[in-house]
Amino acid sequence: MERPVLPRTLILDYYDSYTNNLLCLFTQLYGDAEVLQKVVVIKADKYSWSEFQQQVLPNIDCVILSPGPGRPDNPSDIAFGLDLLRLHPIPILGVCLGHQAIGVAFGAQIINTPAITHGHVVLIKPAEPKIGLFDSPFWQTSGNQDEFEVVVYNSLTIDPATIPNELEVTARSVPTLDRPSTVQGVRHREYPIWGVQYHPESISSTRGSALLQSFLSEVNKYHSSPPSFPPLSSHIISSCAYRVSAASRSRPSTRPSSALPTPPVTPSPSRTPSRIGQRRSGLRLLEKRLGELGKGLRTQDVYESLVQKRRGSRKGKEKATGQVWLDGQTPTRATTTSLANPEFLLTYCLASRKVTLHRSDLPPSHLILSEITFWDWFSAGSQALTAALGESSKEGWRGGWVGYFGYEMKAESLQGYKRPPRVDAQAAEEVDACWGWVDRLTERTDAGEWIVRGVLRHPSDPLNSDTDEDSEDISMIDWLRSHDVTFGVTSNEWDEYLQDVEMVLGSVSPASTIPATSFPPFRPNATGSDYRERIDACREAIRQGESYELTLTTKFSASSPNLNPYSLYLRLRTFNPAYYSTYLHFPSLTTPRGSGLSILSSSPERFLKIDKSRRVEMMPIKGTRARIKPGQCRKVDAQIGEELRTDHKERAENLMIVDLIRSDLLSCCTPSTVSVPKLIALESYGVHNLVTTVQGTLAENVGSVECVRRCFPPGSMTGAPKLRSVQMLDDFEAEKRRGIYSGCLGYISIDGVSDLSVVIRSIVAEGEQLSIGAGGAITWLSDRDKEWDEVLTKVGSVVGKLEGY
Ligand SMILES: C=C(O[C@@H]1C=C(C(=O)O)C=C[C@H]1O)C(=O)O
Ligand SMILES: NC(=O)CC[C@H](N)C(=O)O
Repeated sequence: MERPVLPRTLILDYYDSYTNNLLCLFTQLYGDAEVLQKVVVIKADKYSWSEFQQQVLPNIDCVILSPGPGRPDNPSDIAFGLDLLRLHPIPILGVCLGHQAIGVAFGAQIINTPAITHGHVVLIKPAEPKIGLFDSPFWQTSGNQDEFEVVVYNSLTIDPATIPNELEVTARSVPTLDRPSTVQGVRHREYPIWGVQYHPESISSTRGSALLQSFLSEVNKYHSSPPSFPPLSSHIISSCAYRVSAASRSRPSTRPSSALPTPPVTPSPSRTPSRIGQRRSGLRLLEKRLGELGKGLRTQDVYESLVQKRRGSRKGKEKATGQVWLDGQTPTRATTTSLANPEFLLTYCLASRKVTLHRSDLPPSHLILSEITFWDWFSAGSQALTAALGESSKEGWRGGWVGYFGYEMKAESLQGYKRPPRVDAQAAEEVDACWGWVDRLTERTDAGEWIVRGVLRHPSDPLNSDTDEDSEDISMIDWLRSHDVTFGVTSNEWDEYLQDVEMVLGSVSPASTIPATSFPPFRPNATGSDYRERIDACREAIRQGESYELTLTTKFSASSPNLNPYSLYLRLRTFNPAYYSTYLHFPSLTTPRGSGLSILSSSPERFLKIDKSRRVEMMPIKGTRARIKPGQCRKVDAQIGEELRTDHKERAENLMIVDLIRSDLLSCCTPSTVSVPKLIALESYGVHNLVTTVQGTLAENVGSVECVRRCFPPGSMTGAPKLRSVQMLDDFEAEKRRGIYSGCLGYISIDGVSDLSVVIRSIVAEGEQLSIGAGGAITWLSDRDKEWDEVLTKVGSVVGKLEGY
């Protein structure tokens, strides 16, 4: 059967975290280029009702009302959705919240469903005889079984007793022992309006594209089946939340494109440098493999001789702005280690909007960003650096940025986020993001070989300005150059560094004398009973339909006079070795809690990796169980892992985040490339975890920092829907800030290749103060005591068992 001709489709997004996944249903049927021309996702508050009627309605052929948090009878949740349904000027498909809105628009009541369910697979049966979208040739050919599996995410439902005559129920769920049958589909008897309560776009739903085809064929009929529909006009495309262009097969590099085939990318002024294509290449990647030299040495000893003593620095400057040890370690996945001293640091404070340049030999310099976000400023600057590179990307960290975005950077990454008013003076001293520039580093491969890497500068400094003409803020490149900052080493500096590394590797012999110190006692900042009460508040919000899952967190603290964070890291790296084990030490930074900032991380979770062919991979973790320590029976440990893997509640928690991450990736990747190669796999390191792999290919018009921004903060640390959950957690959590915990950390290579972890299982040292955050996903099925135990398990996996809490 021929698929319907693709009409101009507007998906109205109620700030749900799954809305973009509807695009995947389209790309199962149509090519990316056509989908990107004819289908848009627009935030529900982008237009007023009258603007929508005048500017948008005459230029589209149908609307899909997305899922979303809250209730359809609450005007602030549903915007002009009810007006649109009552006017029904074109065909409308409602999904979940959109489906419930159909009920409300025609007089039904919304009540709590007797089967509050999020992220579970449910069996659906269409009404007999089939009606609405289930009575379509497309539906019939999509499967010969009547019943089909879908995923549901809802606390609310249309009250079946109040469904008016003009609506008709088209499908119900098949009842089970613990879930009575519920309404899963409606249609209007006369108007072109259909709704489904379930989520056809979920990764684990079946027959989603058949449902879409049935709807699109109704849209075709409604418009008298034209031979084709025109593309969307550019003013509608440009009002899209996030625009992506189709991937080009011919340019497998991470370099941003100069030609933007589609209009604006970001909601705020677009920051894609306009003159990238004209730049002369001025930076080059250097590499020297050292073969057998130093192969038998311990990384720790090399770190101490090379990084702590800051060998190979320009003109022998003694004090470094920082020390970096990307110390990936796991027995099962190959990892590399990188050692470096950043040349300078850029930090950002959200409350004061202040960027600070820190160098070892000069006082700090400041810049206040007035109209541009730090993300946009940093993204444009980083793209200009990538553009100055005269070669294609290579795997791994080749120099460029290393550092973190703290969780609070969400205020500038999440569209629609409302900042809580900050009154405390402390906020103006926070370091919400910190990125160090590295143009020479030493890497150790998985096989033990040492490689020296660098970024070479052309003597004529070919870096053009990355200034956006519309912005009043000075660009990153211009500002840094006005402070005499240079990017890349000269060939003399490279030779000096190389000699130094070779000297260190040729002469390190005595083993480190720095002892690994044991962890000081950590105490919870709030009591277990306090945390349990907060769990109740989360569950109540879920009951009300405000969220499907909330990642609630808390903090544990310790203080240690004369703390040597490095000794503590030596203990951590053997106690809880992890894929993203990292030590970042910035002695010159001061936060409100102390002087000197160090991050001691043993995170197992990948936030986002971008490889040289612009493939993005995210690996969210949800589902955690303690392991049985060695010495005890191994079979028991394996059994616990298997129990976790098959646990319905844990699988649902994971699935919810997988659907969220898919939607995040669809905001920056070519839609048809987003896939889930591995769904809910067990990984057992310090604890047992369920891990999913989600991948996609970055769209041509999206750079690496912009990709990170669109996916930030990591969905596994927020819950879903992301925006509403984050806003509620701001109120629910005892701590005012999560800080570095819950953010992301790692490298963004000069060529765009990146690898960032989610900052969990990490100790942050500020002066003498140590803190570690921990939490877990709260769902409707959460048990207070088990959730608190899970928090203690997570902290215990980092600093040893906590007794008495
Ligand atoms: C919140 C934390 O972890 C997150 C929550 C997990 C869970 O609920 O199982 C697992 C990994 C993280 O994404 C933490 O470790 O503090
Ligand atoms: N997924 C959704 O759209 C949920 C709709 C509504 N907030 C509910 O919980 O029922």
